[in-house]
Amino acid sequence: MSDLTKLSDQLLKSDFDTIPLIDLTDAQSPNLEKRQALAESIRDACLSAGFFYVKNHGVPLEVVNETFKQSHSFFDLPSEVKMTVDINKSDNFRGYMRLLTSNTNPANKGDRHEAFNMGLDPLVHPESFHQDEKEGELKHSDNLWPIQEDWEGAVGFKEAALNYYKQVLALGYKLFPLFALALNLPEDFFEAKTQHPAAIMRLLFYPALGEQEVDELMPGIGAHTDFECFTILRQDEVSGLQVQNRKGEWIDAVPSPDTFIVNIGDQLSRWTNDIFVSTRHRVLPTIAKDRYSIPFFFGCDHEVPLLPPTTCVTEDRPARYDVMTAGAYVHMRLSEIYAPAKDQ
Ligand SMILES: O=C(O)CCC(=O)C(=O)O
Ligand SMILES: [Fe+2]
Repeated sequence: MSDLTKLSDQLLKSDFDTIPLIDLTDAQSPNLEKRQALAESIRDACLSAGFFYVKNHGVPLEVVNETFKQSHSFFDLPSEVKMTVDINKSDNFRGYMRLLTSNTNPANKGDRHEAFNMGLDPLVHPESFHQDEKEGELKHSDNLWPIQEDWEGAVGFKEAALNYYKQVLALGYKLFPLFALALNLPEDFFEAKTQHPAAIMRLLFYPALGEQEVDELMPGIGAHTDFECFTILRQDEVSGLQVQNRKGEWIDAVPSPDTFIVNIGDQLSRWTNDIFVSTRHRVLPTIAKDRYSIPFFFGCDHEVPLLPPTTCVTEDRPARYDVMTAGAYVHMRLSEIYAPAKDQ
């Protein structure tokens, strides 16, 4: 068994200038050696770039295409229809966000995208809605769905978004055992900790600038790290996403057909005592073509303490963070980012 802390120090010294592509065919193979080999390639990616593409992930292409189609239709709607599900009508960060209402990097003026946020839906996971929730922690709540009277496409939109959510949630559940193996932990390490996952999905729309001048302080999305355990991102065919390596260079995460990008978020980085790295990334403003993407942020259950496993803490690498629950941690981070939106 490899010593993770040593391997981590070693890989951190070497930099990355490409984002690896990992084939998930063996993710649920009955052969442990195959799962182990796959977990090792995931481990190297998580210790180095913190980002990787996945292919043969099991999410049907039709589901992805339909969701992008619905996303186009939603963002094409007149503003007053989108505002029927405005984020200010939710006490839990759900719903529509206008252009520039989020500001991922406080050094900027705002992010040049519109968004629709949703989480675990009571229709799909009714059992998650009877959990005890504490003040100042993240909670599950209803999503904000447009209604038929305001938009005749409302039903199709909701159906597609829920279907996509279900499929990508299943992909996330396929990844957790591999992350556990990668951390020299039992494969079911995360199982009991992801029964009511704080999984937030966002439909994002980056309108093309066209003739307008680029304002550096209004990027598509400012440089940031994600804050759940990991993100499963689908982008359309328009480039714009960039990932920063340790030299500070921005590497293009070019769209690649029928792949998702998986990247480590701060929750998992913190939980693994910085063995897994959450890497800064950003989206440039798009000039000629509109861009659409769908990040899906997968965290663990709100009440789980982010206590680093023994494989990630040694005498030379003592625990680096105070232990807090996943829910308290994500709530703290979300409040920082979305506070500007709630004020307008
Ligand atoms: O749109 C993208 O490609 C990336 C979005 C992103 O980084 C985020 O929402 O955290
Ligand atoms: Fe991100």
